[in-house]
Amino acid sequence: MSNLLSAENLNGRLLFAIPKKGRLYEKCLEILSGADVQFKRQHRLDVALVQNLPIALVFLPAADIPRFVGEGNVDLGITGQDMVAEAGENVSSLISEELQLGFGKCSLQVQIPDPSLPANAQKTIKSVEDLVGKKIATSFDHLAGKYFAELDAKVTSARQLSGALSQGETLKTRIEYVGGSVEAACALGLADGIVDLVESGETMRACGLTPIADLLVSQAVLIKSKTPHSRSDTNLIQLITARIRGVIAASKYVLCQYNVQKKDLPQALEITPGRRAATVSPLEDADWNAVSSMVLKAQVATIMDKLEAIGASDILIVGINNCRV
Ligand SMILES: Nc1ncnc2c1ncn2[C@@H]1O[C@H](COP(=O)(O)OP(=O)(O)OP(=O)(O)O)[C@@H](O)[C@H]1O
Ligand SMILES: O=P(O)(O)OC[C@H]1O[C@H](OP(=O)(O)OP(=O)(O)O)[C@H](O)[C@@H]1O
Repeated sequence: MSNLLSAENLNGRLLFAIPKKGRLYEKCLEILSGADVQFKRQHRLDVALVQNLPIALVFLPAADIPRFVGEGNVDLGITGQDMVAEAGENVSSLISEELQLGFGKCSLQVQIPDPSLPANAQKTIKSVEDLVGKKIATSFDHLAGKYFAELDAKVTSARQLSGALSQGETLKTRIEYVGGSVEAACALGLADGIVDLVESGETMRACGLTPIADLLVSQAVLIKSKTPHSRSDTNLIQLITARIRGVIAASKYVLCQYNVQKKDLPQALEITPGRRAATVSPLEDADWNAVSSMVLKAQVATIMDKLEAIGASDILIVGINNCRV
């Protein structure tokens, strides 16, 4: 079978959009591998036919995935919540968020040259209100436009009321679209402030910027079209969603196993209640139970401290390769 993009090859296949590059790409490949979605992506081809399932992966820019999913050109997709919001109400209302994937976590913030830095001592902008009527650079022109349009209206009416503006005068913040390296815009004199994504804050600090407002927080999500195409196989969508949910849960949880005296069991189960319930088994010693429970990886150290403090012993933490929960 040829792997070339043709209607014939895609016929009968579920179309699943994956970011073709960038911050989400590697994590998406890990998830597909964990979900046993087997494929080979040929050089220069943005479509890969899955070998063991009737699925075709379509590699697209993360920003385009909400529109393709919303309009039903593809059935499923992975992208950021920020991209769904940026695509606007007309698109986001056609999409349902199936799963939050726990990676690609970031915030969309308004940033300005940090006024506490000596280099910016002359700058008068300290708040978002100070940016009204000025210039903003961003790749998120829809969200930034919406945010500043509301702020423009608020500040205009406040200044009209105070007499700082006449009734006919209005303030309008200019939103300049830039495709990348937004953080350089203020230093280059292109803008007075920016709206950009922040994760660790390293890029922002390296550019002498500081945040003054949050527009949204985002993470990668699995999205589905609300109006499925006739090609869409609901059972296959459910199967893929369940597999990906299992891969995500396995990366977040570990199995905590320990022995505890029966008298201390109620306390122990408060510490490790499990996702549905902990598994409690009898031991040869009638005064003791063995407990097995899924716990969040991020809480393991605290949970072990607490179990030890109530007298639990033989506490083991076991990694989970994959799961269905
Ligand atoms: N610093 C970050 N940390 C975590 N997630 C991020 C970060 N930057 C972006 N993301 C997430 O990844 C998505 C894609 O961003 P990315 O910058 O990789 O896009 P791209 O434009 O497709 O790639 P590139 O920047 O390579 O052109 C964003 O919409 C956001 O959800
Ligand atoms: O807070 P940090 O951890 O430093 O991450 C934030 C940076 O990451 C993103 O850009 P990316 O590096 O993906 O490249 P881009 O500017 O080309 O979009 C974002 O636009 C910031 O520049």
